[in-house]
Amino acid sequence: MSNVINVHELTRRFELPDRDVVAADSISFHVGAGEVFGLLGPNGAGKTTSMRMILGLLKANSGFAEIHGFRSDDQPEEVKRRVGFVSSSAGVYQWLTAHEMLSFFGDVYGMSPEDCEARIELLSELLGFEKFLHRRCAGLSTGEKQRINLARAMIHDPSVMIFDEPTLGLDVVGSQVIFRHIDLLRDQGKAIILCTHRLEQAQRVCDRFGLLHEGKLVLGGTLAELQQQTGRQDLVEIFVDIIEGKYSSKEISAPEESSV
Ligand SMILES: Nc1ncnc2c1ncn2[C@@H]1O[C@H](COP(=O)(O)OP(=O)(O)OP(=O)(O)O)[C@@H](O)[C@H]1O
Repeated sequence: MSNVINVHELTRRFELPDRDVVAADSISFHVGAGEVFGLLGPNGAGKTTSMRMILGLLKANSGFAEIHGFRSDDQPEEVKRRVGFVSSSAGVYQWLTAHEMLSFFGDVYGMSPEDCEARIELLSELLGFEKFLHRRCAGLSTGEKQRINLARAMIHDPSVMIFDEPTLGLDVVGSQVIFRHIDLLRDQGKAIILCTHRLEQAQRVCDRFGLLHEGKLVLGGTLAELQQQTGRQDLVEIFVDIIEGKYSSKEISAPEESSV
């Protein structure tokens, strides 16, 4: 499988008045087309910092990330064109309807009005928001807004999707909509990074994992590989071990054709 996302020794330090924090410490991994990579870790592990660097929103101290061969530090516009980013903190435009907001973003990505309209129709059907397509976003529930956010991130049909806590604040049904959609995107051949604290869903939906702790990737691989490495059955148990400091840092090895 050829790699769509390549992250190579990505490092970022923050200088605080009393100390330095290494939020990402030489992080390396890859994600191929049709693969969901779970970048998981406890609070403060460095997930958001890593994703911001991959998206070209934050400069690395060293190392780099590439999307389809475009480096996010050198060619952030090429990267943004190919990536859809969904986070729990992204807001909707309260004064616009969902349709107006999606049309606006389609225009930003240079889509023709006809293509954009067809895409909105498809996405509203897929994500089940036809009913509130013409309602102002201000009046929508958290779950309804998140469906619109997901559609916004996908309006330009990017080949890479990055999800940062996409189900925060959503109920079981709302979360299922998002996770089912991640399954669908994988089937369409997208390369996907998922950061979430919902470990059971992550365990079900992700093909491979990178487990972060204090800025370092301490474990990596498929669930079967993680089980073999740790002797634990599920991610919750592995997480508890990580938080208790059981594992030292280890870089995820380069891809092999036979691996996942
Ligand atoms: N702008 C910043 N200035 C200083 N320190 C920062 C900054 N951004 C992140 N950090 C620190 O870097 C570390 C990693 O933070 P990051 O937000 O990447 O973690 P996370 O894994 O996304 O956590 P969470 O699951 O809580 O969202 C934390 O110690 C955090 O306090």
